[in-house]
Amino acid sequence: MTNPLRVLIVEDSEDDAALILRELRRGGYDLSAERVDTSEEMEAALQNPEWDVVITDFNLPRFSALAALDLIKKHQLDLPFIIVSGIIGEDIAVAAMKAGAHDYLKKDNLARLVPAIERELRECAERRARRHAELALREREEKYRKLFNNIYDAIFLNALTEDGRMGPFLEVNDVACERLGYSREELLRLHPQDIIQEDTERKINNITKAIIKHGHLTFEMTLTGKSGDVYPVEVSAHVFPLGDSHVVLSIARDIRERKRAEEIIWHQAYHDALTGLPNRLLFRDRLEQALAYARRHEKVLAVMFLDLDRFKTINDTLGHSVGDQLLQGVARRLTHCVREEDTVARMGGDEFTLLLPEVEQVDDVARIAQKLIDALKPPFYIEGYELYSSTSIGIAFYPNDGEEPETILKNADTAMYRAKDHGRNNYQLYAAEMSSLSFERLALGNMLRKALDHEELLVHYQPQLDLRTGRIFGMEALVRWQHPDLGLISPLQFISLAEETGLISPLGEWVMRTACAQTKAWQAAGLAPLRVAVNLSARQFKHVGLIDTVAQVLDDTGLEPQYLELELTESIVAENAEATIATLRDLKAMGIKLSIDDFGTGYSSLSYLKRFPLDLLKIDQSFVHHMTSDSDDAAIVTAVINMAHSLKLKVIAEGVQTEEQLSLLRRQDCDQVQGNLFSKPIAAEEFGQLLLQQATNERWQHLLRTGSTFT
Ligand SMILES: Nc1nc2c(ncn2[C@@H]2O[C@H](COP(=O)(O)O[C@H]3[C@@H](O)[C@H](n4cnc5c(=O)[nH]c(N)nc54)O[C@@H]3COP(=O)(O)O)[C@@H](O)[C@H]2O)c(=O)[nH]1
Repeated sequence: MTNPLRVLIVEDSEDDAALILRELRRGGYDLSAERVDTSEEMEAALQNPEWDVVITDFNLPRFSALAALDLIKKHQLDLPFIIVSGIIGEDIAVAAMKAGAHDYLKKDNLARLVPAIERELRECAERRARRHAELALREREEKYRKLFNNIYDAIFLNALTEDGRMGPFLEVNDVACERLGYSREELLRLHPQDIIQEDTERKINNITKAIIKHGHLTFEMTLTGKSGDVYPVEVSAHVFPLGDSHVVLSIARDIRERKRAEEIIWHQAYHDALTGLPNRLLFRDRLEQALAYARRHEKVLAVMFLDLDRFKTINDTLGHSVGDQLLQGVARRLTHCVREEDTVARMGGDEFTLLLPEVEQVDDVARIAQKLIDALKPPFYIEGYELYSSTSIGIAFYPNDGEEPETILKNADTAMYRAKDHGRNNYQLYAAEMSSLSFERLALGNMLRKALDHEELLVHYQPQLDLRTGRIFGMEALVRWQHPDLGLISPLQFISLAEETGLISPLGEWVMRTACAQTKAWQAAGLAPLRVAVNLSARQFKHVGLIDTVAQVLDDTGLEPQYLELELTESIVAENAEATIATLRDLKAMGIKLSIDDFGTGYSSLSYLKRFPLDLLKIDQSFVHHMTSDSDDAAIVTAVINMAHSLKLKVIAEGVQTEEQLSLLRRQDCDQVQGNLFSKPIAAEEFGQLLLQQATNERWQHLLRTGSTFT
């Protein structure tokens, strides 16, 4: 097997050249060779660059090995270059090797020629392969660099620190430098947090954690350039290993255009095209946000509903163009009357709304309403007309007039119609009593609303005793408010407020439910069945869902109706309306006991009582307190007891505090008693203990039997 070898021999002696070729053939090469001995001939030979090896004499008459080497370099050829010379000094040979020759041999020792050529061919092939690889790598690098720098997006490469934090920039592309206005060197000296607008270390750490967790992450952020310009970007970040550590590659796409387009679309969707004011959708959104804030921070907010008076006449008689300009003028004046944090919106047509997200005083809102009315007083000059406009304003408050956006808006709208009815060009509050309700009461109302949700309310129980048997036959359920800061608040302080704010219905239902569930629990624990008396306020009584609520509570708690007594105020029965009687009959038909509380203080008269399906009269404690010292009060107590008995009603005396009161009541044939003489209202647990002890409570037994204590 012979190997082809193309040899360029630089030699003036034909014989020496032949010797060399013979040696090579002997070494197994299939030769194609050319001999040159001048620079010109070599230059011509090198036009064909297919040589495998150059074998050269050192000194030729008109040429030399070093000159041949220069030509090889000039042509940028990497060829094994072997000097075969007669006499060559060591120093010359070293100089030739330094100049680029690969080996040198003596002509009289050609045995080394073939191994030298084989070695040099191998090394040359390796050199060429390496060069190719390096070239290919450089080309690839160049290609990627071009890509890296010419891509439309900014690219950042960051090191990840060992504890998983974003390290400094390792690499940035030209686009990143251009966009941010930094040179590459400047940017490489910065840390990501220097160019992120929303920078907080925590935020960057959180993003980094998410990138590490998922391997990649796409998110939006805003970058800040050297000049302070900001631009929003959508970043697509990937983490990957590089060398011994990990790096994050972030591609940040400029989304300024998209954001601008989004803003325009958003503005169009949420603003009224004619006036530029927020439209119904945006108003609703802001109202929801303001409500959430008010709920969280126990604040009061106000909504105004404005309708221009007689706008239609202007529109119909002077045309839409004038009408439109008037609406624009009105919008401008309204906007000037309020603060930046308030929202003026156009709901459509000639209707505007106003949101005052944080109200300090009811009076403040009234003042703003008057300011709006006054702002519209000066004439508008439109297309040569002098036009006068006015508005009717309805005002509703959170939480008093509703907790949901629809309710508040609806109530503000209702109040606006009331303003129209009052002759236009004025404002009206939805709840008339609001105008007299102090801000402190409003705030307390708000706290009470939360108290219901936060389980700050409690029910205490005060025993009611049968004067004949001496036993506890029932108890009155009395609500308490355990405020986290203010301590135990008396119902005297919050029941009327609950009535004014409409909270009495949910509060009353809660008390009824709790009391019925507790009574049932005592029954289930094996105690003798007791009747629980629950107070029903006038407003609660008028609530349309009362019957359903009571039925539902009994159903849910499992308490039989005869164990529930509802204590009604005199004001309820005094109304004597057909609806009242119907409700009482429905309750009675369910099997519930009905009593009149605080009897004697109000308007009750015998004729009313006859018409109502009642079971019990509760003599007001003011008479009981004074019956031993005031003969009039004693006479009233006697009259009430006699009258009740003649109507087949039982009588309970409340507020019994002394033994004298007790013995007088006994003498007057009172049926039942309740008061601090026996027990103050107490918590359910304590009341449970009291029930267990009643058989052994000799003091009570004695008291009830004899009307006096032990001596
Ligand atoms: N609609 C609802 N009204 C309720 C509810 N819970 C209570 N109330 C009404 O609040 C008023 C004040 O009640 P409270 O402070 O609980 O006072 C009751 C008793 O503690 C008190 N009492 C009873 N015995 C004595 C006594 O011997 N001396 C004395 N000084 N006070 C005594 O009387 C109140 C009982 O009131 P009444 O209902 O009239 O029997 C009060 O008007 C409650 O009705 C509720 O859940 N809903």
